[in-house]
Amino acid sequence: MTNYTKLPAVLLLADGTVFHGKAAGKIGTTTGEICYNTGMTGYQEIFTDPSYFGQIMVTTNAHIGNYGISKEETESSKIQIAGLVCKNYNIAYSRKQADESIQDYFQEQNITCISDIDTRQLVRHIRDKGAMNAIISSEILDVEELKRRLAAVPSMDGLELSSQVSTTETYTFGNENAPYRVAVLDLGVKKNILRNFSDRDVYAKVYPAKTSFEEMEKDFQPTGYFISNGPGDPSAMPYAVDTVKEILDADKPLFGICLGHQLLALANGIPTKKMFNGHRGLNHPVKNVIKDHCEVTSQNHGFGVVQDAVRASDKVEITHVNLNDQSIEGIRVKDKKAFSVQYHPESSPGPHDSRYLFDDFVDLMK
Ligand SMILES: NC(=O)CC[C@H](N)C(=O)O
Repeated sequence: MTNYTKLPAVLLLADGTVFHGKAAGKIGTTTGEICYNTGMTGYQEIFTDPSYFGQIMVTTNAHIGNYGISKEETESSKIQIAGLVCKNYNIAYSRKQADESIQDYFQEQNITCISDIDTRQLVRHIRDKGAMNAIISSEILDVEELKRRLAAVPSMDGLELSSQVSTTETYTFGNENAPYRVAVLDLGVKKNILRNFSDRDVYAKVYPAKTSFEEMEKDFQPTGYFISNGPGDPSAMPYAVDTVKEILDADKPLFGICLGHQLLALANGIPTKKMFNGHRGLNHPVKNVIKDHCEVTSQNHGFGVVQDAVRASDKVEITHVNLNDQSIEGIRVKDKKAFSVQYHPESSPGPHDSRYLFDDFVDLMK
């Protein structure tokens, strides 16, 4: 099936910068906010992470596709990124566990990509200029026409996307006789979060993004609540902030990851903001200020909680801080059984330093 034409393709950034490369994936046109991930492995986990919905991903590892695609290594049922920008797009692979090539995968799922881009130059450009929208095309090479199309793409700032990736039906995960029951508010949940729950004797029931606290409470009688990761701008999700407030008012155990962390902050009156450039990679150092230790963490976020507001809050305390830029990486709510982290303790792929947070959540439910 592999049909890798290497026809010419264009990448245009919203600031007018043009890169020329080769067509990969589906021949077509795609748009989204451009971002980069510095992880050296785990490209498939990145492609299928629902938090990346609506984003064009630049991979900084020079080789992508070289260990193939395995059906086991997905974080959701499909590719979630809007497009891929890479240097070497390797359609050949030799790993025994792989099921198909990267080209077959992107083609099957109709995702347009561009290869043979100087990703070091591109990433330096985005790093200096900040997050912006972009368009990739292997069917339209006229830059003026691409500019017109790109101008119509909405900004990520203010965009609600969780309802587009959340499950439409409830489903369960794990052993139904397990001692702990967690209601998962699915804003774009990664599968590895559910695996981490079931590994710890937690039975999870996953609910659509707009399910109310009352519905979950009646339907499942959960021991605790989990607010998931997900795409888009947390400040555009008042429905989820209300749900979090209700969980807090009822004093139920609550754990939030990434988008879930931002929503816990919002529910406590702490605003969020769009970052100049997000944190996306596998080696971000974070200090746990309670335990006084450092964790190497997996990250993927383009928004953050406003630091000064967290520091001034009398409702929450800081548990984790980023050692690169001092941004807030974790909070817990005073006098409640609720905590959250901005990074990804389920970390698929690794590192596994922060998995203890799932144990902490189980302890809170005991
Ligand atoms: N991984 C996530 O949950 C991302 C949260 C949010 N969409 C952000 O970009 O900051």
